[in-house]
Amino acid sequence: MMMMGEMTQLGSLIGVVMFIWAIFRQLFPDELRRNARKYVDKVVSYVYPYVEITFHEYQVDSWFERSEAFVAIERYLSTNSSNRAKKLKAKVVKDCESVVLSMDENEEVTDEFNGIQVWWTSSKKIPQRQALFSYRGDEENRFYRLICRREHRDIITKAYVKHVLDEGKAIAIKERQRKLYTNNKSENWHGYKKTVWSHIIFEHPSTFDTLAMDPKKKKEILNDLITFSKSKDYYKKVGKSWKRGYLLYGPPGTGKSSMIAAIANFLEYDIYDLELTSVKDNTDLRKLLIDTSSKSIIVIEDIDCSLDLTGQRKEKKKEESSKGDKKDPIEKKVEEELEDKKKKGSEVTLSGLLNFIDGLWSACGSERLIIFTTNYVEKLDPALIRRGRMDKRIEMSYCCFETFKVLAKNYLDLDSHELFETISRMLAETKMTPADVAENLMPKSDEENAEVCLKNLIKSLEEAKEEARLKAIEDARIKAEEEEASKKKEENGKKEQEIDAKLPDEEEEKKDSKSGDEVEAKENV
Ligand SMILES: Nc1ncnc2c1ncn2[C@@H]1O[C@H](COP(=O)(O)OP(=O)(O)OP(=O)(O)O)[C@@H](O)[C@H]1O
Ligand SMILES: [Mg+2]
Repeated sequence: MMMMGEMTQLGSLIGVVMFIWAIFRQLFPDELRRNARKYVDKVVSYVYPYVEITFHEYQVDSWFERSEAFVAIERYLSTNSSNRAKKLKAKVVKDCESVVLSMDENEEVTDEFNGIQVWWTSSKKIPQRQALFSYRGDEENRFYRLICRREHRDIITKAYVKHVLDEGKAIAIKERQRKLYTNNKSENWHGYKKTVWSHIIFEHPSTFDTLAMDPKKKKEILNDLITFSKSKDYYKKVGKSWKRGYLLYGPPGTGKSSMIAAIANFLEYDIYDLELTSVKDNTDLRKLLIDTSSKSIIVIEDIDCSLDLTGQRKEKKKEESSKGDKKDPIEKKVEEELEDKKKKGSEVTLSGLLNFIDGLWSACGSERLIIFTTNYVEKLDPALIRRGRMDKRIEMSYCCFETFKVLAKNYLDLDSHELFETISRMLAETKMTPADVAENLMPKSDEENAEVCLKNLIKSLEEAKEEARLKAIEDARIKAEEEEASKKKEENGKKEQEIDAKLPDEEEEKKDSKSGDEVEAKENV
């Protein structure tokens, strides 16, 4: 009963409100209200000596993407306003390691540019009607308002706003958590999320300080990276897109992946680790490229194993198959292709990959490194690694004494030791990867001091030397056997040729004698 009464009251209240609203609209039609507003604004603008610019958090045409300008201003004001604004908002970033402060709502701060003072206010607008469905957590539309005197309008709208956006973007890049992306399988792109890349926070500890390699080579790479990162205008001037290709090659465990992580940490770039075998075809490869951001490294590890992109391998396959059964070549090719497809599930071709690296689409986005790694540089198709595509080739090799010194410093905090001389001599004689050297230098228990670790390394080097000696003997034996076998084969081949060469004479003799008999027979007849 109670509820029924309330409902009737509410109904009559709504009726009254609707009635008043209808009368109000009749008295003040839209046109009139708009005109009145225009004149009021005009009068105000004559007497109001300021200009106001508003930057909304969300653009009208984008309901779930924050405006880049708003984010940049937020970052700029967070460093420039934190001393002056009294109410601040805190945001925790990088695993609770640091706190980013920004101006709270309804706060005002001042800033100065070329001796001109400006004011910033932060506010939010709460819409009167609540949306039924929203991508965002809340429906408040936050905005920053920049206020300056009317006579400074030009300089503020042009130079100052650009300065704020540039500075804010730079701060945001410094503060952002860098990401390590990997591509999702092409067939999973069409689900609810439709993302082509997945990511985690990139936190690899490798740096150029911990990377063991010849210091001269390291310096050269660092200089190359610094030059690249500062060459935006240069690339524009020479008409090249702002990207650079690196090829890292060398045996397993020589630090290729560590180098990539060190580069990413040095330049503060994101990494896109591209798994080519999960990419369906060249079109999907292009989609992945378009979806990468600037200031990033696109990595294709073990490019020689990723796909059948290596010219030599194909030749080898062809050779092998030509020795085999005598099938129709077209039939065989179709079979081969089907087999490849089954194995790899990918139709990315060499030309697709070349287009990915330096085709027209590769110019979208900028400031990007493309890095390939391989254990077998000689297997790669020359087209893939020619200069211009792979601008810099870096060989990561077995551990030399210079490399060892960096590892000894990092792992044992040693600059010199009496055992260094022995190690230097042994490293010159024996091939050992930095990964193996590092493993030996790592103390396995509290009792293992630096000297024990160095002795462990010497022992491993001796073992490796002995292993290499035995392997060399075994290799020589196999080689000798192979040579012997091929010699025998050659001799047999020669013999067969000689027999073949004799055969026609005998046959001819037979023929001759046959024809002689025939003549005799005819004569007799
Ligand atoms: N040059 C190096 N400097 C410092 N550490 C190294 C170096 N090379 C190897 N290591 C150590 O060995 C481990 C393996 O190295 P990494 O993964 O970088 O080798 P890789 O060349 O990428 O090998 P693969 O060809 O098998 O991918 C690293 O985690 C690192 O600890
Ligand atoms: Mg690797």
